[in-house]
Amino acid sequence: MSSSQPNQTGPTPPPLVRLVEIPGRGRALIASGPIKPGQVILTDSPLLVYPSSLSSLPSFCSRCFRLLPSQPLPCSSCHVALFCSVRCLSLSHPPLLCHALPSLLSVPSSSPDLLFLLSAYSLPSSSVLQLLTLHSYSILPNELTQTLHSQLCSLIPPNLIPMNFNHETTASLLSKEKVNSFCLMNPRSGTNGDVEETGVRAYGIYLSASLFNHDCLPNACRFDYIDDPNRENNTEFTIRALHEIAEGSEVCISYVRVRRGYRVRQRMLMEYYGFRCECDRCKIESQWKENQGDEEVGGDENGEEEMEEMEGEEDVEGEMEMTEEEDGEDFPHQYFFLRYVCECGGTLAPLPPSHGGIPSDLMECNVCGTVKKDEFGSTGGA
Ligand SMILES: C[S@@+](CC[C@H](N)C(=O)[O-])C[C@H]1O[C@@H](n2cnc3c(N)ncnc32)[C@H](O)[C@@H]1O
Repeated sequence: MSSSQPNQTGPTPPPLVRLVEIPGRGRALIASGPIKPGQVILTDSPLLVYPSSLSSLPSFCSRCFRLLPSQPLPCSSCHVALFCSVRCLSLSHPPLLCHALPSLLSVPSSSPDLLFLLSAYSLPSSSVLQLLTLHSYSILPNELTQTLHSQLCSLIPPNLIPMNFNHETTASLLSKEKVNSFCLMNPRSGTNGDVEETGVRAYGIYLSASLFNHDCLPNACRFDYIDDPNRENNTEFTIRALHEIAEGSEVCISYVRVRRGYRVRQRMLMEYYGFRCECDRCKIESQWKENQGDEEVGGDENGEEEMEEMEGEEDVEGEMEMTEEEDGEDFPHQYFFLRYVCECGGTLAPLPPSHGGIPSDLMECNVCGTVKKDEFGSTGGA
């Protein structure tokens, strides 16, 4: 791997990995020593969590984004946001968002980007600067960012105008959000085991987690436990190793659901993250008959897919269907699917190793939460 030391401004890498610069991939995290299957590589708290849409407000606490109880507490200022507890009510929600919500509700078609911008501009200016250190690729400002900025100007009263509030910062914030937001999904399973409607309840910006690059056969994946009543920091998430990772190897997550077919993955990665994936799996799948030629493959465009959102989706359009050609030699990653992909489409990673460092033989799904025995044993890589 050719690499150089990156500029050390911006988020700090967690201790099991170190930050390098890889030509064509930007900043990247590589293992600073061997990492065990299931080992927690990163625990990260969000810089910012914001609602995915106005329609998510009646279902989730505007502070911690847990599902609301039957008698939620309304915000005494905007009367729109709801909170799950006295604690969340007292911590409240972003002041600029609070001020704007009643006006936004009167125009239900308002862009969800305004929810992000109002939340981001409510952060202390040092946090806004941190957000601006994240990677982006879009060519902005443009007409759309100008329209959004004008809408913000009409929503923010003169006495609440934040520092650095201008069109360029608005455009920059939007470009960072596009590449770096993680989805916090609605619950996947009902209490009776039925699969309930899924979707994004909120988005989060996590500074350190944003340093992980993508691979279509990842060696790590993200777990969140947002509705866990026993976690005080329920929006914190962890990134765990799927299998052993050798010192010096890059640690990657998948930005899209791993079951997606080649063309859909390439389209989504280009559209949302601005790069063409040239991982080992893509090199093999680009040679498959159905992936040759120029015609577009239909899929699952809903215009909302962002980092790992796909892992919570229900639809299977654009997913791989194995043909005879792809079975066996032409499909060397079949093992990955058998061992690390859950029936629900989520990714399976071992539970963390014991304190003595012994890898667990239980695998947990990062979408449906199922924990099951690892039928392939507890050691070794994919
Ligand atoms: C969330 S950031 C990851 C960290 C980023 N490399 C940085 O320098 O901060 C996502 C961006 O990283 C780059 N990236 C991630 N995975 C990549 C890959 N497999 N190949 C090329 N570029 C990649 C793309 O520019 C993408 O928009």
